[in-house]
Amino acid sequence: MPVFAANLTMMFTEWAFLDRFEAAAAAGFTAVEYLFPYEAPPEAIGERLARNRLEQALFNLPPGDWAAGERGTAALPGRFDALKSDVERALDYAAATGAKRLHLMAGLADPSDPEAASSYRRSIVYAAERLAESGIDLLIEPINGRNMPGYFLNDFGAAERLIAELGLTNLKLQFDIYHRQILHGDIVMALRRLLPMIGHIQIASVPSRHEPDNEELNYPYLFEEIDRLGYDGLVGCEYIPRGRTLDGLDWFKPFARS
Ligand SMILES: O=C(O)C(=O)[C@@H](O)CO
Ligand SMILES: [Mg+2]
Repeated sequence: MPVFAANLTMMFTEWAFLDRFEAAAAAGFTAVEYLFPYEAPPEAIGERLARNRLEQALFNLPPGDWAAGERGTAALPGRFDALKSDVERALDYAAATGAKRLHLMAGLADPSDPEAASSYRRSIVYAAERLAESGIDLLIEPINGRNMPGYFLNDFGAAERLIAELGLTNLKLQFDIYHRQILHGDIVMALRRLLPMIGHIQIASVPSRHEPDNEELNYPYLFEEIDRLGYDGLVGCEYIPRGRTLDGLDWFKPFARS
C-alpha cells in the first residue's frame, strides 16, 4: 500500500502552519511534506512531528526570493555562494525534522543556455555531496511550464540524462505525476523505467491539481502500479483541495492510519 504524505503547503491550510501537523495526523496521515519550512523554527517543527508521530517526507531548499518571482537559484549564474549557505540552512531543518530528502529548485532560466546548464550541474554536485555527509538524498523535479513558465528543468528526459551522467548515488528524481502527465503522459511506462532513480512521488488530479479522485488520470490503477513496482518511498499529496481539506479525503480513507 502506498504511504502518503500530506503536503502542508497546499492541504490543511484551514489551520495555522504548525497546527496542520496535528490536523494531518488526525486525518490518518503518517507523513507530511511542504514546500518551505523556513518561517517556523526548526525545533518547533521537529516537536510537532514527534508529538503527532509523523515522518517528514521532504521539503525544498531555500528558493531565492520567492515573493519576487524566483523559483530556485541552482541554474542561475552568480548565485553559487548564496546557494552554499542555503544548503546549510536546509540541513539545519533536516537535522531537526529527520528529513531524508531535499528538493533543489533550478530556477527560471533558458534550458538551452550553456551558462545556466553549467551552473545547474555545479550546484547539484555541490549540494548532493554536502547532503551525502548527512545521509540525505538530493532531488530534482521537472516542472511543467504552464504552472511555472520559464522553469529551467521542464523535461523528464533532461532530468534522467543528468542524473545518469552525474552518477551521484544520492541524486534522485522527484516524479510528480501531475507534471509528468502535463509534460509527456505515458506515466506507467515512465514509472517502470525510472523507478531506480525515483526518490519521491507526488500526485494531484490533472488538469486541475485537486484531489486524486477524478479527471484525466486513473489513480486507483496508478496506486496499484506503484505497489506492483515495489516502490518503498513516500507519495506526496501535492494538491489543492477543491473545498475543505477534510471534505476531500474520501479517496484516502482506505490508506489512513486508524
Ligand atoms: O511545484 C511542485 O510540483 C513542487 O513539487 C514544488 O516543490 C516546487 O514548487
Ligand atoms: Mg511537485
